[in-house]
This record gives sequence, C-alpha cells and structure tokens, in this order.
Amino acid sequence: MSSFTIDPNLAALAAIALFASLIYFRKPSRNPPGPPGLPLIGNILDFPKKESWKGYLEWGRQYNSDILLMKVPGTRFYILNSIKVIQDLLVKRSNIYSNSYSQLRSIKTTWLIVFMNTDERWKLHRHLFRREFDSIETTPVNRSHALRASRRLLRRLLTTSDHEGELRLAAVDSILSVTYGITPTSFEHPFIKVTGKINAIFADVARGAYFIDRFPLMKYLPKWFPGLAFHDIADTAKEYAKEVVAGPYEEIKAQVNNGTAVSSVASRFISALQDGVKLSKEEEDATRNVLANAYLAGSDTSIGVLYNFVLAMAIHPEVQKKAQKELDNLNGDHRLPDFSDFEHLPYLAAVVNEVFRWHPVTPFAVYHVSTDDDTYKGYHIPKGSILVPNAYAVLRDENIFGPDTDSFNPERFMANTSGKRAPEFTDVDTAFGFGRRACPGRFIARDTIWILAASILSAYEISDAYDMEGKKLTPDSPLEYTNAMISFAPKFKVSFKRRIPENMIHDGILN
Ligand code: HEM
Repeated sequence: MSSFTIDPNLAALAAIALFASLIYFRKPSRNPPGPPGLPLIGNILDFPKKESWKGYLEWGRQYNSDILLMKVPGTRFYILNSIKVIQDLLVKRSNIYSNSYSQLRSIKTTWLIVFMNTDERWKLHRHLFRREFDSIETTPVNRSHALRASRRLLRRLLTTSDHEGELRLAAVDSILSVTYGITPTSFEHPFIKVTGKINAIFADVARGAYFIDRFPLMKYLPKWFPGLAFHDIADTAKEYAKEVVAGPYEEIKAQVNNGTAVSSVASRFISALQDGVKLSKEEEDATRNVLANAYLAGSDTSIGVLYNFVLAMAIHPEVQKKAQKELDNLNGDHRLPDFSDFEHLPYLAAVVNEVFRWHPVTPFAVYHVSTDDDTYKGYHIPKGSILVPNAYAVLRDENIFGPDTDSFNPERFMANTSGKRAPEFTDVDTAFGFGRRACPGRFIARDTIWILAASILSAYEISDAYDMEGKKLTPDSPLEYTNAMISFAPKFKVSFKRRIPENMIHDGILN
C-alpha cells in the first residue's frame, strides 16, 4: 500500500498563499460618493448649515448618486436621496435598518417611542398606539374630539389678533382632547407648560449632541468636560418627564373616579382597568407612555403643518377660492363641515396632501441605525451606520409628483381627464417616515389637519401674508425653513376675514 504524506511546511505555505490571494483578489469594498472631507475629521465641516435636505439633494445631483456617504470619526452617515434606495433599505431590509438613533438615549428617555430600539417593548408601544389611534372602534371618538377642537378655533379667531398663537393652541387642543379629554384654553395649562420645558431641554440636548454626532468619541469623556454640560440639563429633563407621563394620567384617574371624565384614550384605559381588565406592569406603563408620546410627537409636527397650510392659502388665493367653492357647493352657508363630508371634497383632500408634500415638517423623517453589516449596490454599509432618509428629496421628485415640484399645486393630486392621478403615490405617506418606524399617528394627524383646514376655509378668508420685516409674501418669496428635525416656516403674519354669519360659528360649538 502506498502512503501519501504532505510536508507540513509546504501545506502552511500553501495556506498562507491562498489566504493572501483571497485578500488580494477580494473585491474592494466600495463607498458611495460624497464630499471628500479632511484627514482625521472627515466631513465634520461639510454638513450644510441651512436646510440641509436641499444641500444633500444638490450633492446627489452633483455626484450622480441617490446614496451618499458622510464620514465623521467613529460614525458613517448614509444619505438616502430617492424613494428607490429608501424602500430598498428601510422598507425591504427593515429587519436591519429600523433601530433608532439618539444621543438623547444617554439621558434615559426610555419612555420616548421614537428613541426606542426595535425590541419587544417598542412593539408593545406600537401595538397600543395602533389600537388607540387607528382602529374602527377608536377613530370616531378621536375624530369627534378633532372636530370640536376645530370649532373652538373658529370661535377664538373671531376675536383674536394673535392668529399664530390660536393656530398653535388648536393643534394642541386637538391632540390633548383625543388623548386625555383635556381642552386647554391657553398655553398656561400646567401640562402644556411642563411639556414646553421638556421640549426646550430636548432642543438644548440636541444642540449638545450636535458635537457628539460629529465627534462620537466625545461621549466617553467625563461630564465636566467643556461642551458636555447637557448631561446636567438631562437630569432635569428626567424630573419633568415624570410629570409629563404621570401628571395628566393621575388627573384623569381622579376624574374617572368622580365621574367627570370625558371619553378619551386615557379615560377608556383607566375605566377598563377599574372594570377588572388585567394588565401587566409593562402594559400599564406602556399605555401611560403612549399618551405622553402622542402629545410630544404630535403637537409640534401638527403645528408646523397647520402653519404651512395657512401660509400656502394666503399666498395662493386662487387655490383657496377653489377649495372654498367646493366647500360652499356642498354646505353653503347652512352648516360647517364635518368628517362625513370627506368623500365629497376631493379638491380639499388634494390641498391637504399638497401641504404635507410642499414643505415636509420632518424633512429627514427620523434617522435609522443599522444593526448588521450589509452590502447594497456593491457598497459596504457597516453595522451601526446612520441612515438619513431625505423625505424632502422624495417629495420633490418630479417622476413621482409631476412637474415643478417646488410650486404649491394641489392639482398634482387630482385625477386627470383619463381618470389617472398624476403622482405614482396618491397620497403623501412619505411625509410620515418609512418602514417599521413610520409614524403611528399619521391617521389622526391627517384627520386633524383635514378638519382644521375644512373648518378654517369654510368660515374665513386668509389673506395678506407678510414676513416679520413687513414685506408682502408671494409664491416667489424665498422661504427659509428652520434647519431642524421638525422644520418650521419662517415667521409670518396673515389676516383672517370672516366669510359666514357669526352666529354659525357660535352655533357650531359642540358640547
Ligand atoms: C402632523 C404631522 C406628523 C408628521 C409629519 C409626523 C412624522 C413622523 C415621522 C417622519 C416619524 C418617524 C418615522 C421614521 O422613523 O421613519 C414619526 C414618528 C412618530 N410619530 Fe409622527 N408625525 C406627525 C404627527 C404625529 C401625531 C399626531 C402623533 C401622535 C398621535 C405622532 C406620533 C409619532 C410617534 C409615537 C412616532 C415614533 C414611532 C416609532 O419610533 O416607532 N405623530 N412621525
């Protein structure tokens, strides 16, 4: 029998040669294009200072790519500039692209859904959100609150000169009525005050976190290090957070006990508990959180959209008149609109869609973080990368929404003569984020904005938009929106002129 032996030295050499050739011939992992940046600090100095979404869209054109890379030491930001790349990654591969990104996590905002990672606890919160804000049982009650809030706004507009304040109050009124049955008459309401303080703190922390975004290694430095004072502010936020989550909940519990509670998400929940429905501690905590989250996530966003609506109407009187004609043809001067009118007002629906599209209040939706290494179009995307979906870029895409997407034109959402709608998407879901994390409040958000828009247009004519320097605003006026996660129009003033008998507005108040 012949024996075959391998020289161990030769075998080792062959293994090394094979390994080296694998490394040598391995396809180099490519990066998407993007601004080159500087050694050591990468792209830290490149991030646009104003309306970043426009800058990213411009770079996309310049580098002829719908995916861009911005590197800072320790972190990679992938800018996603088209619906295709957003759907390919955040929707089709949502199993690895759905974690949230937040430096605020360092301040233990564990009750904020938007900053939770996609674990079982997050799923429970999303489930409760869906049940309370998007179900056949709850929608009619929620809508009745939004309707009442819109009627209260009409009455306040009769006498006020602070239109901006009244619009803010209306958005807050609607969301607080739905969640807690609370109808605030001013911003002095304690709950609004404490959430205002929390929001201010988040803004401060986000500013502090700005440096951490760009120098992630800073998070390992001690608290006393200059620039990290936000850690202390964060401790205060924790105290306020307790008030936001527990305060109104206890108030409604007392009302349920003494029989004065108005039907709301909170009162339904507390009544069910008292009727013997058994819940785990996690479920009870999650419900309390959902209530507070609805207010925090839903108020500033709704306020921003409402301002955009009023601004668009003031600078586009022809659009306003067309929507009013549609409303007048349906109800004339005999009644104010309600949700039963929705199907009969297609132009108004198009106006509301166009408001969400024209200047999205969340131009980047919310950043997502990847939980695994991935390859896309030959590009390597390492675990822990930050994905920045440019919703603004999608909402300005002429292949989807038709020509001249910088202009405010509701017709783009109307069926054309062949019965086909112009845009590929017949609504603006894109304005509400992507994949598993898409906004769970979008149904109540749309309802709220729709009924406010229908009510305001029925009862008032909006005109004479001026900026704060007193310059008249027109469709051609440059409007610089705030460079923030929730982006607001520059401040402006308008006039509201009543167009229906005053008693109709008073009679429209519902108890
Ligand atoms: C008015 C217009 C609104 C806009 C434009 C808007 C937009 C968004 C966006 C873009 C996201 C992030 C989605 C993503 O990660 O991809 C989000 C998340 C969220 N929104 Fe809204 N939103 C609005 C109103 C509301 C309202 C009224 C509520 C509550 C009733 C609400 C509750 C939430 C919550 C809880 C999240 C976090 C979801 C999660 O992380 O899983 N939003 N919203």
